[in-house]
Amino acid sequence: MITVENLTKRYGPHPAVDDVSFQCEPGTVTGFLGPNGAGKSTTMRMICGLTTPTAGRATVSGHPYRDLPNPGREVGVLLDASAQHAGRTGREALTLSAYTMGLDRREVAAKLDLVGLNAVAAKRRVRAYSLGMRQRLGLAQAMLGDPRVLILDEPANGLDPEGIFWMRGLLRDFADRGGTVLLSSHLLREVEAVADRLVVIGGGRIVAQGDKNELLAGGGTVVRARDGAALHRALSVAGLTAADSADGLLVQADAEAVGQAAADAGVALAELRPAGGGLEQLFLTLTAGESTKEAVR
Ligand SMILES: Nc1ncnc2c1ncn2[C@@H]1O[C@H](COP(=O)(O)OP(=O)(O)OP(=O)(O)O)[C@@H](O)[C@H]1O
Repeated sequence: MITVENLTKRYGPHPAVDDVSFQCEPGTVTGFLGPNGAGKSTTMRMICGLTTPTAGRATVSGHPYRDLPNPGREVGVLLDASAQHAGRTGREALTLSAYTMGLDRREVAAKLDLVGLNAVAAKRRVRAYSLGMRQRLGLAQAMLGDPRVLILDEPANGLDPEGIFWMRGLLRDFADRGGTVLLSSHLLREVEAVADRLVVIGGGRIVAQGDKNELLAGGGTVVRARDGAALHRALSVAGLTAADSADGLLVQADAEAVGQAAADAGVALAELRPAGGGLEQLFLTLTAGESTKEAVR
């Protein structure tokens, strides 16, 4: 569990993070989304005790990060995959961390295996690693102590499509086994594919948060049938408001309610989907202008 309460960070007059509150529950992946400079990294650094908040507080499993006796056993953190000692091999880096956390050395081999770094890669110095390999090593570091919580800042950066697919599976599996994941990204499709909940930040403030499917359904549902008149009647009988749109009918209800109304009337559907182009549209709408503001600051 991660709890963030009214976190604020000011650098000079302008707040980088402004009164941010959210919770990440066990068993879920929370996607932390926002344009560049929105305040994602600063929020994560405050959760991990690396940046002192101007106001507010954050806890991991009920404690401020700095009060955790052996933090790596409770929460795995990957904030910057490039910030690893370039002169050490991947295996050395993990072995040192294992000693620091008081872990059995066998964990090193297990985690190298888990993140797909083979024996040859493990013997190479980190300076020779691609960004994707550094992300994998960073994930191995984060998961080394078998923590219950993962905090990952843009972990998909540098991974190829296959790597992104792999990481999605790894995080899904971690959450399905009761883990808590907070994952930041500007890769909207990546977050849409793996997250259960979304926290969207723009200009340091939360602009939307909640269940991913509910947020996506917020813009209504587009529905289409070959027999448009029958569909109209079915929706009207169900008390749903429909309006013509370029690619079908736009209904102010979620897909389940629309599908049920059509099924009850025996109308075959040709299309049923959330309106507004998915998360990308939501993201762009909610954060409109924030990147521009950031650029001119
Ligand atoms: N140490 C610092 N000193 C001054 N300003 C800072 C500092 N760290 C962050 N900021 C500012 O705080 C704001 C939020 O930055 P932050 O790095 O948290 O955003 P972000 O959402 O993680 O963006 P990105 O994806 O580009 O890293 C930005 O305006 C940034 O310039």
